[in-house]
Amino acid sequence: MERLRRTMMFVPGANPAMLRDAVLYGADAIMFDLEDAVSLKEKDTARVLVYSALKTFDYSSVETVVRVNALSAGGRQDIEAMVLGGINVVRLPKTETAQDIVDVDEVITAVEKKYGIPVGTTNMMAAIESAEGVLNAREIAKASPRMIGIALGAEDYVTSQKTKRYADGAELSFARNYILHSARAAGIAAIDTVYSDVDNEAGLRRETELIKQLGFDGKSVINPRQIPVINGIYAPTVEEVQKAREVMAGIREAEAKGSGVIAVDGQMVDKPIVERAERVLALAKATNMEVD
Ligand SMILES: CC(C)(COP(=O)(O)OP(=O)(O)OC[C@H]1O[C@@H](n2cnc3c(N)ncnc32)[C@H](O)[C@@H]1OP(=O)(O)O)[C@@H](O)C(=O)NCCC(=O)NCCSC(=O)C[C@@](O)(CC(=O)O)C(=O)O
Ligand SMILES: [Mg+2]
Repeated sequence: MERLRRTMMFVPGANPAMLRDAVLYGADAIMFDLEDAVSLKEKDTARVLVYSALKTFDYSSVETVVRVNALSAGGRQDIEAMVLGGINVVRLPKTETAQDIVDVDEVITAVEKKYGIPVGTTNMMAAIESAEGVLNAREIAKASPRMIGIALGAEDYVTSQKTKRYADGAELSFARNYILHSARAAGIAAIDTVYSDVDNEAGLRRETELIKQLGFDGKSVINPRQIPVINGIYAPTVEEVQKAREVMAGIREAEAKGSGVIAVDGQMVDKPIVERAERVLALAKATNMEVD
């Protein structure tokens, strides 16, 4: 089973209390932010704070991600400190082209070599937040072997599209679908955008149901209260687990009889349905549900 990335929580890099407690809330990934959640005058402080958090606190139960600044705006220093701190993933915001990824990859490689870290240890992901970025998503997703995912950054995206976010998400439909297809074609994760209205749980639920239906791996998150809602929606239901077990039992029986296709509860079961059942059981196991 691939790594779970249902919830990636942004943690503002200049906030020591949030850096300390971030691991307690059950997010699959913690995303330290050195970019837009940090004011210009706090950029250096945030870099030092996140570096010392990485060296001090035990984040071993989660994937650590850092959103760095553009290379032209302190990103080189960000990358050096974070790679030295042992970050798992560097997230480049506002990615426009595959060349942006190649450039960051080269900086990471130089830092890994400088400190004797095996080249390739540090993964990368890209946030796509503009029309140019969306249209280049396919090349961005394949631009480096370090790439583990691409994400939509909807607040910047809708602004650049001269619109705003609406409850039904129609304004994000093309970007979501294109980013998702680009990620799947490259064999990497697709991460949906933040839901900014932190007190609107019903709205978060609606949006998460939609992006799960489309096929996204999960969402970026800005507040701990959003984590159980999203993780819960991604957890398979007891009925789905039961059905998956029936499918697996049925296919084992069919294989024993030399047949590849069977019916379970009157529904045809063949290879893609078996694959989906395997994924449901793996997801259930990964979320500590009883599957046996
Ligand atoms: C929203 C709010 C102010 C609400 O505050 P509230 O005070 O009402 O929160 P409460 O619920 O009361 O907090 C209860 C307890 O949790 C603690 N706690 C809260 N949030 C925590 C957290 N994130 N990490 C750890 N701890 C946390 C808090 O310290 C308290 O701890 P304690 O006092 O001990 O009980 C707060 O959450 C917050 O600042 N969020 C982060 C915002 C942020 O990062 N924005 C940038 C990323 S988006 C972006 O840039 C757009 C994008 O680029 C996105 C893309 O690219 O995807 C695009 O274009 O779309
Ligand atoms: Mg943004």
